Amino acid sequence: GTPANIIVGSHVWVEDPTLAWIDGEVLSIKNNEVHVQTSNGKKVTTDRSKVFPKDMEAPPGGVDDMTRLSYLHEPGVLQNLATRYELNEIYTYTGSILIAVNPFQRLPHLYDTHMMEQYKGADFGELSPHVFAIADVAYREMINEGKNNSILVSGESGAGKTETTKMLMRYLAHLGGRSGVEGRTVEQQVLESNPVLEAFGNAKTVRNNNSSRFGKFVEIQFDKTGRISGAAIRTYLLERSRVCQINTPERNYHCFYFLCAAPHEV
Ligand SMILES: Nc1ncnc2c1ncn2[C@@H]1O[C@H](COP(=O)(O)OP(=O)(O)OP(=O)(O)O)[C@@H](O)[C@H]1O
Repeated sequence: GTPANIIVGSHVWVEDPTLAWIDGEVLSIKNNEVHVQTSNGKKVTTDRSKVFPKDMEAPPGGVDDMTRLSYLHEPGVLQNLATRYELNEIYTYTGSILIAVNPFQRLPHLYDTHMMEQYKGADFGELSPHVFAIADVAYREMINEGKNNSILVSGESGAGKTETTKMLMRYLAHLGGRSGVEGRTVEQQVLESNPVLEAFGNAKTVRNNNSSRFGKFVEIQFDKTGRISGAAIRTYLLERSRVCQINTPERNYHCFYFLCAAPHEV
């Protein structure tokens, strides 16, 4: 709806063709036309319904749960995510949902054993937003309620679903793993299945160098004590057309290049 609190002098967000949103100050309002002086020195005239109030009291580092934003509109949400991203904070909550912004760089400190130990059993929301916190809640609820639990990872191509899923699996393997078991454990085998599945089902696309061209349902089974007892991976809808038809600069499935690069004796 139309925000009622836009007056001359208000700090606002308006759409920008390149930046998506730009902040500015309202110079004048005539009927439904709002004139805005933007912070990058432009004057913009736009419809009142396309002007959104800017929270001037927002903390400089953003908020780690978006439900705490004064204004839950698109520019407010994006500004918060961008502010946090600048500080390498790639995770943000919206209530119990975790939003991950692809860092496009390795952040090993974020996923090491020390970090896993910190999230183990910590109350949700007590520590910074993290994919481990989501896995921890899912695991704990499963144990406490004795029921199956699911974690849905969604996003556009290249958003980071595959990487996020691997982190979830690593954390669950950490929680439910057995130490001192002879041979390779179930959780090791589950984690080791990733490179094989990716070889046959992932390919370079224009949007992602390691794009999963199939859907995946990973089931990890736990016994009553919370230890991993088994696992199943179901795959869906592999993009089969890619095997015989690819458009440059995209590539075929990784396995073909692995085969060509393999030494002769293999
Ligand atoms: N948490 C992360 N840390 C470091 N790099 C990441 C992370 N998430 C994503 N990336 C980088 O982004 C790339 C694309 O991510 P990913 O393959 O997970 O996307 P996706 O959502 O699964 O895409 P698709 O739908 O095409 O399979 C990864 O290969 C990796 O380089």
